[in-house]
Amino acid sequence: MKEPLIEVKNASAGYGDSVILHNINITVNDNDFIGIIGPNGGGKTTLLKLILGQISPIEGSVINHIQPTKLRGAVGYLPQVSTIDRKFPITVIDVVLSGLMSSKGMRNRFSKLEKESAEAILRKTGIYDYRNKTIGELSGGQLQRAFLCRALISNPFLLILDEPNTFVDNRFEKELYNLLREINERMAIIMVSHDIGTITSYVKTIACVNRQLHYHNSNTITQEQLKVYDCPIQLITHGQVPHTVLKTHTQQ
Ligand SMILES: Nc1ncnc2c1ncn2[C@@H]1O[C@H](COP(=O)(O)OP(=O)(O)OP(=O)(O)O)[C@@H](O)[C@H]1O
Repeated sequence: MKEPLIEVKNASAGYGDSVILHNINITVNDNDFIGIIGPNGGGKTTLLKLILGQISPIEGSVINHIQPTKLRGAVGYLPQVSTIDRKFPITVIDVVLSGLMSSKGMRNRFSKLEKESAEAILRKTGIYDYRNKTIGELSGGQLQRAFLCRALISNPFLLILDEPNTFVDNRFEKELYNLLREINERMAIIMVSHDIGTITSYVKTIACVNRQLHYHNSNTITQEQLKVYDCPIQLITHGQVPHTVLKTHTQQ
């Protein structure tokens, strides 16, 4: 039976006087792999912040049922790379280990086992050789991988990824999605992406966010559905793989 991890009920959310999201209802269950699509400024990141508890609902509720354990963190979060301060003087390995702090409080000592798991995950994502570099020395794709390792290190119950493929190259992108598919066997995943073509091949369900949330109970998106939800797309060809991209929505 599916266990609910997070329940968002009739929630509205925003910043100050500005209400961005209206009447949001979504339950995130264990083993879910939810893809979130929508136009720029539609409120995708705001929805993630609401689910993460970084902002409180103005109306309605967000109930977090996750009980972290010694072996598992609650939520791992990969923010948009553009929000990361690359001037912060921290090495890649320390970024990854900092992913253990939220579950165990601030600390600067980590066990041998924890360091070994950090190294193993850096190997898996192909950036082990950069472990002692500072984050300012990394490319966008390498930085994204370092923060992905940070999100994964606590073996969380829920992994939240905000556009994880913005800077990664084609080869790692495929590896990334295969990795996500593998880890989805033991944790739920919510992933924001503009790459609908790829997202539909990997996620189990799709949510479209444009100030409101439209939850498609499948991983296919048809032109009909997008019309109903005022979520128009344009089909383009990118290399040999057809991709779909969002055009700007009209406001609702
Ligand atoms: N910290 C903030 N304070 C005030 N307004 C904000 C803040 N963060 C986002 N907004 C506004 O909220 C709206 C939704 O932003 P959000 O980042 O959630 O959209 P998004 O769908 O993730 O967009 P994108 O695809 O461009 O990342 C935008 O109009 C944005 O300007």
